[in-house]
Amino acid sequence: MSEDKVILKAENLKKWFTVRRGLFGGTVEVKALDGVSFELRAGEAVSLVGESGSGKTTLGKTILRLYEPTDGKLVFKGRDITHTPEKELMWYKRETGLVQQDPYGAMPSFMNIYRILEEPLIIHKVGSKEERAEMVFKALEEVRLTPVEDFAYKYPHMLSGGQLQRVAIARALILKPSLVVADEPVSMLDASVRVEILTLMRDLQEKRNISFIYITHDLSTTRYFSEWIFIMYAGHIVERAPTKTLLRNPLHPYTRALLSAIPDPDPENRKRYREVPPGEPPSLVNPPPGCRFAPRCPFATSRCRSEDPPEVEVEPGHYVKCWLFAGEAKA
Ligand SMILES: Nc1ncnc2c1ncn2[C@@H]1O[C@H](COP(=O)(O)OP(=O)(O)OP(=O)(O)O)[C@@H](O)[C@H]1O
Repeated sequence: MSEDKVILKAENLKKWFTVRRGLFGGTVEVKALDGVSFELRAGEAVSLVGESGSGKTTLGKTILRLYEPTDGKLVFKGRDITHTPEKELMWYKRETGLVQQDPYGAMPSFMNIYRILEEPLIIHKVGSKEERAEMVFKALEEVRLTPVEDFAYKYPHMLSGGQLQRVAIARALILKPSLVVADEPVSMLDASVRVEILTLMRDLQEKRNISFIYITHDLSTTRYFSEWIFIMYAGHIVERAPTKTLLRNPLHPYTRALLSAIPDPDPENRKRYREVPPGEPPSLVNPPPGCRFAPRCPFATSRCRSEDPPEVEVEPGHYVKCWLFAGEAKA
């Protein structure tokens, strides 16, 4: 894939939160995102997978510049936006969109759907009143909330979770962004509508050539909805690869453990992915030296416990951050 398709580049990106310990205690740093590097290409979807607390939401919000990075570099379409002040980021807000997990929490309950969809257009001074009305109705049609007049004047509480998530998708796309983050967009919805919503997002993403970051706990849906998978563990991306490559050839012991949770019809695979390591993710205030997965890893050596592994490219586009694949640890 050519370099000119790259729209977003993260280099050693970090986001640490300063939190107070107790009433009279000092402060500590929660290293929620602790040095991740990757590229995102135009029109491609990435699934960001990892267990709770691994830093997925923090990465999504840092990418959207809802958080300012603590360190590292973030470049969008060739412009360094790492520390650009909020008031100079209006153009970036227009280029990006967010779909959150809880559609009810994400919508102002006092606005009707028409107003909710018109608001981003007003904020960004897009179109006349009539043109905006056309855009709002078209957006409702695109997310298949039809007849549009039936939905436009309802309030959020009058819609089902699935219908409201369609509104959230319409709102995220109404400014025609080139990058959208969807943070667990279906995990709070009824199982019966999840695939419908994911398929709708995928269709719109492909049709509009949007780059998409799909945050999920669920590896089993990723093969249908993304070109790439990034696996996060304790603030790091421990493995990233094209979706098919990663599912065919998972290398990091943590990825293999996650895949063991997917029911696999192939009995060979069922045997292969048995070794789910017990234990908890490490503290992000005092992460262990060396590889953060070492305390849970069945293959950990003394080096893994003392030195942070480099990220190596083991086959084209397939990166893994593990001493098992960095050469010397094999000995
Ligand atoms: N605003 C904040 N202030 C302090 N700590 C935070 C803040 N936001 C997140 N964290 C901490 O950063 C770590 C990563 O959180 P994050 O929400 O990014 O993980 P996640 O992988 O998205 O988890 P989940 O799947 O549960 O949403 C957690 O330890 C969390 O408690």
